Amino acid sequence: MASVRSESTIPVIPLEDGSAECAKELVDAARQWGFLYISAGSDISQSKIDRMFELSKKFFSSPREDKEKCAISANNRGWSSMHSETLNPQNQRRGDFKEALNFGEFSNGKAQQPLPPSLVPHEVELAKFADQCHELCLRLLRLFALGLKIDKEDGGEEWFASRHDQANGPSGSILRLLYYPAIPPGADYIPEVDIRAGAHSDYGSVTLLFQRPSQDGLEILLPNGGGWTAAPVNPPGYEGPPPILVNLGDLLSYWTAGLLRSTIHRVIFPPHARRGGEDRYSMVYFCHPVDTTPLVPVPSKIVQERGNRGANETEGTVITAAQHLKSKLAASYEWGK
Ligand SMILES: O=C(O)CCC(=O)C(=O)O
Ligand SMILES: [Fe+2]
Repeated sequence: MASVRSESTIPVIPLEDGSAECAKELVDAARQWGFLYISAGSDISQSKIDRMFELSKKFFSSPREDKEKCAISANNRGWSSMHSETLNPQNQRRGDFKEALNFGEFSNGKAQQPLPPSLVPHEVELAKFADQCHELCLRLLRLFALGLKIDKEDGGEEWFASRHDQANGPSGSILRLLYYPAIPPGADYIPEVDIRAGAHSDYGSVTLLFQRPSQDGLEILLPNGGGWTAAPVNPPGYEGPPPILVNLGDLLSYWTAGLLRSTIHRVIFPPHARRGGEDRYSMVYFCHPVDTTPLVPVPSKIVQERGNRGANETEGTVITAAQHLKSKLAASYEWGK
């Protein structure tokens, strides 16, 4: 099926057939934009997504003392309060105007961290959703391997996916619920300066983003000085429930010697909304390889032909996925410093 596409908007790609053509479109989108929408072919139903947003609302409207019971710690799991994360510390007067709840990997339907009281009854549902997100990422990773023409003898379509197999050990994968409240009048807020999520790139391999109708605000930084452009919840001409937005993180970009783009993005207070914005909810799944995965060069001619595959080798050592993530986290949380 042909994708909806124009030169000036983030591509919208259906995954249904999983063909080589689809794989090529994904790789092209990842090279040019680092972002793409999946219009069809995800096994995650809309009712499941809606249900997760219900649970998210339930959590964020629960009492602060309950949230504090699962405050974020050095393992990157738990609740982070308003302004506690600063994604772009050099350029922000105040921390991000958001709250977030990070779930690390679940194991056999069980969370590996304290859950807030509001979500304890929903542990299995949350675990299932995280699993479905991971499955979708594995599908994308198989298509990337196909699109990068990794030979069968080298692992073929499984080259990335096998390194993200959760049966092989823990990883930094995170399911994150996000809440960007409207800012009440009188709050310490400067519309021209303050931001919901500061400019950053993601840290992992593949990120899935779930958004709500009409809760816009995400922007991506175009390459070559192209400036900021909106990544709308619904791409132009796209009717119906919002498609899942996919972007690539620093690790996959590093792994592919910069061939696949890890695009800087941010979340702003929508300029047309009233002062302080409306509430925005979003959900993100950050997919990471198994911690012990060595980030060796990808056996793809397309990657190697770039001529700078040494991006993985400049230090003379091969780092693991866990080491890569640790260096990224240290930069954005106080506790990581
Ligand atoms: O809420 C969003 O739309 C984006 C969040 C994001 O980029 C992140 O948490 O890394
Ligand atoms: Fe992000």
